[in-house]
Amino acid sequence: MYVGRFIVVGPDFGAYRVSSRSFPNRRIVDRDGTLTVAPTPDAPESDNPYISYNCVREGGDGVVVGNGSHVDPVAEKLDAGYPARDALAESLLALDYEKDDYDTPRIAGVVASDDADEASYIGIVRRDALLVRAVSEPTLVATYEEDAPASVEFEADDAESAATGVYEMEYEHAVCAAGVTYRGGEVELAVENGPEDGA
Ligand SMILES: NC(=O)c1ncn([C@@H]2O[C@H](COP(=O)(O)O)[C@@H](O)[C@H]2O)c1NC=O
Repeated sequence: MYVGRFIVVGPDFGAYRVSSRSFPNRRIVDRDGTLTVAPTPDAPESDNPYISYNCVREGGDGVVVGNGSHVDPVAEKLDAGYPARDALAESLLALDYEKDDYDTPRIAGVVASDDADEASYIGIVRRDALLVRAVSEPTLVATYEEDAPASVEFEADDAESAATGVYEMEYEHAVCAAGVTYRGGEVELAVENGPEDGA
């Protein structure tokens, strides 16, 4: 099954996978602690505005994961003191689903530290809905098919296993993945760029 991009948000971790039929020549790079989806040097030129963006970025007391340019305003709103629910709802609604051939939804999560009072959150804006929810167990949402937050069997011992865990999930056309844990106030990031990574 092809579900496009998806995120898993656990109470104390987040993971993001790029799956893509149309733009497989991409990888995730770490730019000073922000993870960015970018074309590989050999990728054909494209003017699609939706295929290069920050996918993991710290903001306020949380870490944002998501599939597009809305990650930045969510992080900025967290920096400004918005609660995670409001930062997600406002940013998802402001940018809305993508105006491409598929009305591709925007998905995002905010991971809170396991020792914080706030919960972690997950959300999606589709053509027909805006859903934002606190998570109490690992929860997945995808751009296609699995496009409502639902609990999923997933364990992340650390950021690396979060990234490899989503990369290896059975959904088709895996391209690259990112993982983050937020435990004891410490953010840990990891990237899984597939077979060429480190080869
Ligand atoms: N975030 C991404 O990495 C991303 N990759 C592709 N898209 C959008 O989704 C459309 C379909 O892409 P695909 O056939 O690879 O699933 C693309 O034309 C593009 O508008 C994306 N937008 C949202 O998921």
